[in-house]
Amino acid sequence: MTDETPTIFKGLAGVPVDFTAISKVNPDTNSLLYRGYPVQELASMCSYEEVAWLLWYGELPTRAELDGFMAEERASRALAPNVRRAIDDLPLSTHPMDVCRTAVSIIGANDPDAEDNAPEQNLRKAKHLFAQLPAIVAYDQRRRHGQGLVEPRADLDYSQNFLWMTFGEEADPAVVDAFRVSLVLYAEHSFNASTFTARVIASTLSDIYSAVTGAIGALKGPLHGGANEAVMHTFDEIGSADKAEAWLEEALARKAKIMGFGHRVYKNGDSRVPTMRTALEAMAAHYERPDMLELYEALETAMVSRKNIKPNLDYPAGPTYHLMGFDTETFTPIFVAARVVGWTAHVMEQLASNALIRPLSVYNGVDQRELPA
Ligand SMILES: CC(=O)SCCNC(=O)CCNC(=O)[C@H](O)C(C)(C)COP(=O)(O)OP(=O)(O)OC[C@H]1O[C@@H](n2cnc3c(N)ncnc32)[C@H](O)[C@@H]1OP(=O)(O)O
Ligand SMILES: O=C([O-])CC(=O)C(=O)O
Repeated sequence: MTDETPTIFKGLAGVPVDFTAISKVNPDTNSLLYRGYPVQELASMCSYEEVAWLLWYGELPTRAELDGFMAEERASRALAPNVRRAIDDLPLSTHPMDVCRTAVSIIGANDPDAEDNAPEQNLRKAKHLFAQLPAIVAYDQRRRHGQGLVEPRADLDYSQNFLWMTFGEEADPAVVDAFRVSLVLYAEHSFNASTFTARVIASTLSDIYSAVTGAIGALKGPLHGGANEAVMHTFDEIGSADKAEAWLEEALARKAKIMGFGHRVYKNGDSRVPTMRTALEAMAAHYERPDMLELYEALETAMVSRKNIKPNLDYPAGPTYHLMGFDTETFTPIFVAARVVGWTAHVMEQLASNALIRPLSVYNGVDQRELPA
């Protein structure tokens, strides 16, 4: 290494790469704003449909705009026959994130205007993906249980219908509310790895379906969205609260990363965790599962006292989805259904002021040399 070697910011940690007006993640105040509104207030007062509109358009919808959007969303929920066939053709062992990725690809292939990046076209596509993802996620969980597709119901809102299509029965209002809160909290988080992936793809002037497909791939990993699924595997492995401390000691001794803890930006706790934890508490009470909350608290207490590393949103979200009856493998696809709003908003923001994203690398391989004769 010479003095001229540029500083490398591994993982782009701490490097601002562009402006965004969509959300503000503030680790100093442990806060998160969507278009200026605190996420906790949106989670307590708004439907997921309203939050989606806010993230795309920058303002909350008027009553007439919301009514129009809800009617459009309800009319676009059913899967096209070739999307359904493609899901049916996938092995039952296919990871549900791969099912989502494949289904989004086919939805893109069905769109004759897939390559048209005009803002009104991309808004239309964003709304279509928003309406379609619950059917994909719900149907995939059902087919893994040997159950048939449940048709969407236009008299139910987005969150009610998602649960209806998954379980084939109307969910209790308390469950619908906890689910809606999780979607609002998961909808957007600035330049996280999957959103950045979507922006990189958009920056080449590729299409929005390709950007979302790539983002799904990035979200799948356990260091990002895949952590909500991994948290549940951890809970299954530990079994009960009294075993949490010993389990953690052993896991840390083998230098394992404890899933659902830590964050690249928040170092003093994730702004969304208190709200999601309240939703988990409500579900633990609703399903009479205090043991789940006890295990949650025991592992958190042990991790904070041992490493001073706090939980991220995936930590309370995983057990909440488990209590609702979702398969563990379905947790990250639910994150897809929520985050598709943030991804598509970022694709549109990227295109509105585009520059090809292409950083530099510093070569550290062998010097130029002659080919062997
Ligand atoms: C919605 C989301 O995507 S939120 C993130 C979901 N991901 C997870 O929950 C996976 C578990 N967490 C992690 O792997 C990390 O905390 C990340 C990837 C989220 C953030 O990582 P980074 O900002 O790169 O922090 P980094 O990995 O450098 O950690 C700093 C130190 O804390 C430790 N650390 C951070 N998170 C954890 C964890 N979950 N378990 C154990 N140790 C941890 C690291 O080992 C490292 O220690 P060292 O300095 O002794 O080597
Ligand atoms: O911001 C991040 O790096 C990860 C995260 O919490 C999210 O995407 O919600």
